[in-house]
Amino acid sequence: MKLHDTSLFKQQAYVNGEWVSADKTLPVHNPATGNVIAYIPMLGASDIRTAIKAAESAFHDWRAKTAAERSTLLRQWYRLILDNQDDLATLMTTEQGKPLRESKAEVGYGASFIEWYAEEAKRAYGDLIPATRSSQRIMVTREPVGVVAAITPWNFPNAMIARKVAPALAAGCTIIIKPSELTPLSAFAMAELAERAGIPAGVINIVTGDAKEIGAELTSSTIIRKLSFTGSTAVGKLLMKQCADSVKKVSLELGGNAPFIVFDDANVEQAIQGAIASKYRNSGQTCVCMNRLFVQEGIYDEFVEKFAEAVSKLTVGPGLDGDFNQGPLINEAALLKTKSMVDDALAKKGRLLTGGRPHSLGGLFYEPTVLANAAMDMKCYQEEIFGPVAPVFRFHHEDDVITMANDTRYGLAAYFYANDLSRVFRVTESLEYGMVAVNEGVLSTEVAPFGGIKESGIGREGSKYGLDEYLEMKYVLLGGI
Ligand SMILES: NC(=O)c1ccc[n+]([C@@H]2O[C@H](COP(=O)([O-])OP(=O)(O)OC[C@H]3O[C@@H](n4cnc5c(N)ncnc54)[C@H](O)[C@@H]3O)[C@@H](O)[C@H]2O)c1
Ligand SMILES: O=C[C@H](O)CS(=O)(=O)O
Repeated sequence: MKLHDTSLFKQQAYVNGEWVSADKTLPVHNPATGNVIAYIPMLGASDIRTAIKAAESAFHDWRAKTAAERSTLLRQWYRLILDNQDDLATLMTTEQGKPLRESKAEVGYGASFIEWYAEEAKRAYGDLIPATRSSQRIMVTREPVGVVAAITPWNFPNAMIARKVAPALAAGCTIIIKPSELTPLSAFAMAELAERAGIPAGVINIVTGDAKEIGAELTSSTIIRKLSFTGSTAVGKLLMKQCADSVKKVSLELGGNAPFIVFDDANVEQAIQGAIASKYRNSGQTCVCMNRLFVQEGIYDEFVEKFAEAVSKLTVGPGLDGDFNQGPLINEAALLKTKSMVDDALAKKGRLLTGGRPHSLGGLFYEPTVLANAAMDMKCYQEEIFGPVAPVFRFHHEDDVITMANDTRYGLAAYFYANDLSRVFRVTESLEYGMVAVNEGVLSTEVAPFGGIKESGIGREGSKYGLDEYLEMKYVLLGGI
């Protein structure tokens, strides 16, 4: 791995400002080559409790800093991340596989949350409320929740951490992060830069090891007052149950099943570009990517032909070896799931327009795929594909497609292309999703509230709302005045 600053390549956990090893280790693989690139520590339950204690000890002084002091440290961290953007991107592509261009973009996206909450730290406003008695005064103050646990996924190994750590620290909380065991190197490098920025020991802690064992420690600890989880709906439900015994606040960013609807009055070329941007980013391994493409009858044939033609031109290769459009899938399980989705659709009369098989590069590479004549009885209609496969469904009437779009337990992101203003308002208001993009294929930004409804999650990340997830409200009544 070619880094300008090799000290950013860490193979140790980060607890209370110290880099920590363990007798037992876990290998980390490069999905483009299958090679082992690192070994990370398998911390035990006692190590996790040490990290929790470290975060608890650091909380008192961290919350006592002024918002401006916390803001200054966050901004310094932001600057160091951007100064080391290339190395952070190399680490990410090596452990996760996405093209280097996407990794650089993700580092910038993650940093944008740190910059945003460096500012929001100063806006944790309270209230003065007119009392019902002249002898009383009523205040509402906002206080940090306390020690936070964060568990994050492999698909965006930098941004999903930044999206939690930034508001948590801005609010005055301290945090223990368990990154995915598949992509821990980005987290370690972020911690190294946080330390260089002057963020005190114990404020940020990174732990690695057996996910189930660490999760049990984090969710059962009464010191930890909040869990922020990003990952699959199944694991999110499990962790939410585990948090119930100690009534922790939870933020859950879970799975998706995004509809992408193209109406007759859409700009077809724009819709094609938006569909490609939405579907094939990170090889389709994205929670908000298009999962079901619905095209209205009047433009269906034209759309699928042009869309498949454009998809067939997408390039596939190792993210560090060239500016490819798509890298490998994360692991063998992801490859098998993608294959099963395609096989199921073809067995149910789906029509293959391009791709539909593992790439000639072998390994974990899979061809960008388009399937026409997709139907509601296919797996890809109800399940999150999480691979580079676009099933195209045909629809006739607006009401029909709204029914199909909402026919899912998920409610994260939805997209549609249309130009009729009345339709834009009708459809926006009818879609049961936390986020709706109109005539755009990518909606993620630090300034807007990111999150879902139904089984896609609880709470929001980013925007002014994201800070609330790490604050408690205190009502103060002053009498005898
Ligand atoms: N809504 C969002 O913002 C968002 C963002 C990224 C990914 N996701 C979702 O995440 C999923 C893909 O990520 P993934 O494969 O890493 O998900 P995952 O749920 O398998 O793992 C997520 C994290 O949870 C940990 N984990 C797994 N089992 C655990 C357990 N029993 N106890 C404690 N921790 C446990 C993993 O080690 C990892 O760190 C997809 O469903 C995707 O939609 C959602
Ligand atoms: O996979 C889920 C991420 O939240 C995607 S994004 O980077 O926020 O668009």
